[in-house]
Amino acid sequence: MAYFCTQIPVLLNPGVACIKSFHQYRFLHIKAMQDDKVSTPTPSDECMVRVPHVLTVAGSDSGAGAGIQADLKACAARGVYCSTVITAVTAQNTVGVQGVNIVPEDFVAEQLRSVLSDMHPDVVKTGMLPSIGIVKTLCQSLKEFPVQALVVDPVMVSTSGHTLAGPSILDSFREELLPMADIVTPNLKEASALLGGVPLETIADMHYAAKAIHDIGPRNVLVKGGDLPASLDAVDVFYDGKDFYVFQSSRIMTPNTHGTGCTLASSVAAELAKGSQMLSAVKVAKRYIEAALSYSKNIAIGGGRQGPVDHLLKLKSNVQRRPFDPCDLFLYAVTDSRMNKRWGRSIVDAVKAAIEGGATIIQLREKEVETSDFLEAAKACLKICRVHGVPLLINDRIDVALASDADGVHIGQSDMPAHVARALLGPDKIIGVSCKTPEHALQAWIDGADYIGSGGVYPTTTKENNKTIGLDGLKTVCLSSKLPVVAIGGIGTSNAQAIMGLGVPNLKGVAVVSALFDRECVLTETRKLLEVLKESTK
Ligand SMILES: Cc1ncc(COP(=O)(O)OP(=O)(O)O)c(N)n1
Ligand SMILES: Cc1nc(C(=O)O)sc1CCOP(=O)(O)O
Ligand SMILES: [Mg+2]
Repeated sequence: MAYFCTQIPVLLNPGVACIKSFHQYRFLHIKAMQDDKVSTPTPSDECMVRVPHVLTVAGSDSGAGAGIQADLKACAARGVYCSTVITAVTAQNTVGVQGVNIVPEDFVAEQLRSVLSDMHPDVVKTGMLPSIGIVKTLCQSLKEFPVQALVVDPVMVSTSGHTLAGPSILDSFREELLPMADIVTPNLKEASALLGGVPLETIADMHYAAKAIHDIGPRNVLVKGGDLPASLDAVDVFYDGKDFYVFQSSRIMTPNTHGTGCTLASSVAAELAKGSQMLSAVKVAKRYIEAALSYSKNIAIGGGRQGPVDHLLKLKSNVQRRPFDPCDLFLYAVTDSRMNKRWGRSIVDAVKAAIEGGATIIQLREKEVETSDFLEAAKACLKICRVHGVPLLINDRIDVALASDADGVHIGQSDMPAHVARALLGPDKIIGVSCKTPEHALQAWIDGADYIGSGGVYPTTTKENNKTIGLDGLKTVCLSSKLPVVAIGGIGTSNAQAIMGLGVPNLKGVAVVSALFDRECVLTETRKLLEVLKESTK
């Protein structure tokens, strides 16, 4: 039996009108199984889980900062599925709106029917509704296919000043759409327009507006004060019909604010779709938009005055990072806090010297430092590594790698499993795995590692109780490995040539701790090793 949860109410309890959330679905699913009302699902049936779903009914922004595109990105960032009904197509960029083409009303109706009748979104969020007919069509569709919540962002004027829904729409907003809304999120200009043009200039005015708009019919109102004059702080006023809540935070200084309204409303919708109460949905959405604004600082997209926010909080990290190249493994410097302490140098100074000497990748292997010190050191080292284009990996500590935004991690057989590390770090970060056998190497490949470290090639005192696999063991692992390999364990200028001379193409370099860092001058030792390695590849 197919076990799609949109069918659950019918299968389990014909009286239940809709399943409100994934958690309720799981509860009903388990309960029904206990009650023996449904047959035990097969493993593939069990995988069918309902995901929170927002439908956005809005206009397309070709510049992709606002509108449908912002809604899709905000929902994706918040882990919620987003379907789309397009009401208008705008020609738009960071300068302004160059053109608007309204989608015919009956085709908006057709899109609504397609999505609502089949996909049963939890929440509908509206943006640009450019004609009275489209507003009426939407209200009609929502009566036919009710959803858990309706979030109305009453888009009227673009941030560049272009009218996106004229004053003629206001009556249908007031009479039909707002009374159906669970929350409406006007900015000051939109709140003023909804209230017949009253001037709104102070926080007291925002309280008045929130109450007056609430009287029109929506269950909750969020008046956004981004445009408040003479106010340094960003202040929003939320009213739930009983209490007022003022959200006040310092203004984030960025020119890239295009799409903040759409993004905030869709993230409120996303939180509601996950099952949040309204107030906590607004709180979480505000935290998210603050992060998106903060990440957008210094981003250059387009030549206009106002670029898009960084919806996925990722744009800058990809500019700074280059993809992993197996040749990076050539001279792999692995730090050691005890050795640095012994020689009276900081981690940062050790890394600087290794890079200056020619290290091609750095691993911070700091077994004894406090987490906060490790994080600070990682951030400081990352700055230096980025300047020199040298990847920085963190030994063992996925948390420190994530918090510092390092380029990746190196993990061993008794650390976090590589497939879990991959799931936590995402597809871009570099993951190296220690492998002593062909079986380890195969598993590292399956788990999504980028390279393997293989050793101990020679005995070492740096790592306790480490098994030595010798040159033969290294060669066996290299020949079986689908991934590039770096050799480790007891390696220095005296034996690096023998390793590189093995002549296996996927052996890309040597990883070294004591021969670089348990010495007086890291710079000199790194230079010497680099010369040996270069010589061995001639
Ligand atoms: C490049 C490289 N190879 C192997 C190791 C060893 O990792 P692991 O087995 O997890 O041992 P610890 O370094 O954590 O003691 C490595 N660090 N780097
Ligand atoms: C950290 C580490 N891992 C090893 C392994 O065999 O996986 S050997 C090792 C220590 C390497 O230090 P040195 O260069 O001072 O011998
Ligand atoms: Mg480890």
